[in-house]
Amino acid sequence: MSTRPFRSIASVLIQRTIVLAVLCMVVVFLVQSWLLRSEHQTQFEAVMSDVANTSVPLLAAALWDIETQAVQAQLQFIAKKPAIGFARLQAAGGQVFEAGNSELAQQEAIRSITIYAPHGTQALGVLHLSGNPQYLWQGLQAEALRILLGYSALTASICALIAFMLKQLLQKPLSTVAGFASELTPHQLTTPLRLNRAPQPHSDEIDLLEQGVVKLQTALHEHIHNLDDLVDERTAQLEKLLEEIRHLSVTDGLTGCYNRRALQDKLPEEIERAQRYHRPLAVVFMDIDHFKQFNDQHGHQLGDEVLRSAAKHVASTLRQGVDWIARYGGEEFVLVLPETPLEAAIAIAHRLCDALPQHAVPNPRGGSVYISASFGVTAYRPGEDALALLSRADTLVYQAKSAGRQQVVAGA
Ligand SMILES: Nc1nc2c(ncn2[C@@H]2O[C@H](COP(=O)(O)OP(=O)(O)OP(=O)(O)O)[C@@H](O)[C@H]2O)c(=O)[nH]1
Repeated sequence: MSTRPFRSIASVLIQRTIVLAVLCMVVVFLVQSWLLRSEHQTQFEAVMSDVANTSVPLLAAALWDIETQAVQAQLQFIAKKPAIGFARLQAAGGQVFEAGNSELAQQEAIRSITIYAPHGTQALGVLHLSGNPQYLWQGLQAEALRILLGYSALTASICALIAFMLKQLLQKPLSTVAGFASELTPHQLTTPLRLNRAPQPHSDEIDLLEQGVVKLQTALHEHIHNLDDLVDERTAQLEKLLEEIRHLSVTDGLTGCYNRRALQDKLPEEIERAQRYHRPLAVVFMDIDHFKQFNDQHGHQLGDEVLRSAAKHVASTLRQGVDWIARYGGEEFVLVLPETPLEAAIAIAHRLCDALPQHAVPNPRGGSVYISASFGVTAYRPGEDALALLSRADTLVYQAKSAGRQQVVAGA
């Protein structure tokens, strides 16, 4: 995220438009003022020409006739012209006539006109005219103010119009898109972007932006949807693998029975249940007889097959979902019989002891092979742990081995 302060494009554009408009206004005003000044100058020149053409002949006549009142009156007429501030007539005879604003008497004349005798070349005097500074300045000021006000009003109206249009056309839709995009979350991807713009005959960049946002939303939504599916698929695969791993971690790879680790986990649970509900629990330790000899005679491969087949056979004779079997080690198996009193377990062991030697395992080299097993049977004693229970069963099976094998030895 940018840490720079936010400024909307529309407001920057409005601001720059105003600055430009004001600059243009100042330039136009200066040009106009300069033109105005030239115009006033021309007007002033016209006044001077007018004086020279109309008043000077009258002054010449008055001077020639030595009519001082007429000279003075004519001078006052000249000085009353708005462009002229002060008029002085220096007669050849030494007489001086003055009219107008006496404060301007010291000013240098802007125009001096020699007055000649009517129909002659004799100089009767010199007329000095001083301009009225107020005339030029005030005229300029009033005109300039009028122009300034006019341009200001025009500039302000144009700026207001541009600002309104920029706000409507740019700021509103852009800030809606920006706000929408900044608050967009994966859960809102299906929420459509609404700009609520007035219908227009042409599409523009904002329309393209709107379409782009909608396209992006759709693509993101699809992508997330696909990702969800992918995650679900991968999760299912992982769960399946986990289940397989869990199964493998408690299962013996060769026989499919529980392994020793599972026995160590599950037997204490069975003991706890038996203890809590005061139910019987029996354990049968089964050890295949002379298995080393069998391996030596038939080979390990057939030995494996015999182990697999014997375990499957034994498991098939047990109550499904209640009794279970674990491979304790090489050719040793432990049968766990919940809800089974010692007598019933002994009967089961006898049944297996008799059945196993009848269980034919096909020999790939021809015919079948047979095995027998010895059994140690015992029942759970309240308060004892799994180790004590197993160790008693192990001792009993050892006794069965010592007593000649293929038999059942039981003990409470
Ligand atoms: N084929 C095969 N043999 C195994 C496996 N696990 C252990 N054995 C063999 O089982 C034999 C067990 O031998 P012993 O402990 O002497 O027992 P036994 O030969 O059965 O003699 P008794 O138990 O006294 O009757 C060994 O030779 C092991 O190699 C297995 O997974 N497959």
